[in-house]
Amino acid sequence: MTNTDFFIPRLAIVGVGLIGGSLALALRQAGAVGEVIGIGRGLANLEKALELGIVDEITQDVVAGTREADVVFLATPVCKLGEVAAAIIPSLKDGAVVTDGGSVKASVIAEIEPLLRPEVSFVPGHPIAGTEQSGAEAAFASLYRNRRCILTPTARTSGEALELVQRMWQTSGSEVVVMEAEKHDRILAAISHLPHMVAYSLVNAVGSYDRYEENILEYSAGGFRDFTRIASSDPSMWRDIALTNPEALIEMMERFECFFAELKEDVRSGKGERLYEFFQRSKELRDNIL
Ligand SMILES: NC(=O)C1=CN([C@@H]2O[C@H](COP(=O)(O)OP(=O)(O)OC[C@H]3O[C@@H](n4cnc5c(N)ncnc54)[C@H](O)[C@@H]3O)[C@@H](O)[C@H]2O)C=CC1
Ligand SMILES: O=C(O)C(=O)Cc1ccc(O)cc1
Repeated sequence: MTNTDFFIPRLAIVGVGLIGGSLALALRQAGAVGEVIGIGRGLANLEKALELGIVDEITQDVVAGTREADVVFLATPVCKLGEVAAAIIPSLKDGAVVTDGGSVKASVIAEIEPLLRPEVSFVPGHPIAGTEQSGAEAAFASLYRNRRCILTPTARTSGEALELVQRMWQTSGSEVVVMEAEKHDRILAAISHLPHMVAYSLVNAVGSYDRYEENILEYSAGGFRDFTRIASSDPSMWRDIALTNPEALIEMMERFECFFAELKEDVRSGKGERLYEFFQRSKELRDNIL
């Protein structure tokens, strides 16, 4: 049943994990998609996607699976996006639209744009929604509801393709924001990539503390668990993000180091008033995003 006038007859999802699988489910639920082809490397994950009704067909052959698609959604780890695009672009049908969900944009554009041919459009994108889980089993239809999706078109992105991808994400429940790739990479370095680096560092710092002969992580209460949930995210995904957005990430890591160093100094010298002001300012900022 179609409850929207937006419709993609044939959608190919390359990488049927949390992000690719959730898009397929959201579009299916909206009645906005005909056939969904799931393409991946791991057969077990593809079979799971088929069993869960995320996709209609599966194949490990990325060229065959995308050849007839109207829209191709690339949802592999960031460092694989260029390789997949290089394999599929020569055989895509004329008028096909390629888009992606990678967490970093400038490096992905630099890799994919030179591979394009005039009949194939590319719309770089990034849904700002996710969890620490991965794989087809982690996918769910409401992941993108009331979330934002950032699109970072370039001078070469066709207006028609941009509009189609915009409508695709709106149909999945997201508010679409359009911005330049460099701005995207800096904002995401601050709001997403830095917090993951801090969470990974915190777990390592505490988990390797060996003054007592026991695993002190077992004493963790709500605060530690809430704060470090994202340290359970897929290590290879975060390796790729760190490798492809180093400049913006380092800038934010240095900014964080400055704040942390100042905080340490105030703790060392017992500056209660400064500590209070720091915590109060932080509380106000945090309370405002709830
Ligand atoms: N996990 C999250 O919360 C978010 C992730 N992203 C981005 O979305 C993309 C996908 O992430 P997830 O869905 O979380 O990962 P995932 O691990 O759940 O899914 C990725 C899928 O791609 C497949 N794959 C890997 N290499 C491949 C290749 N060369 N050809 C075909 N398939 C391949 C894997 O087998 C896996 O099934 C990444 O680029 C990530 O940066 C974006 C927003 C949120
Ligand atoms: O698990 C969480 O809360 C996340 O922060 C998920 C996430 C991971 C990567 C992205 O590029 C966007 C969102």
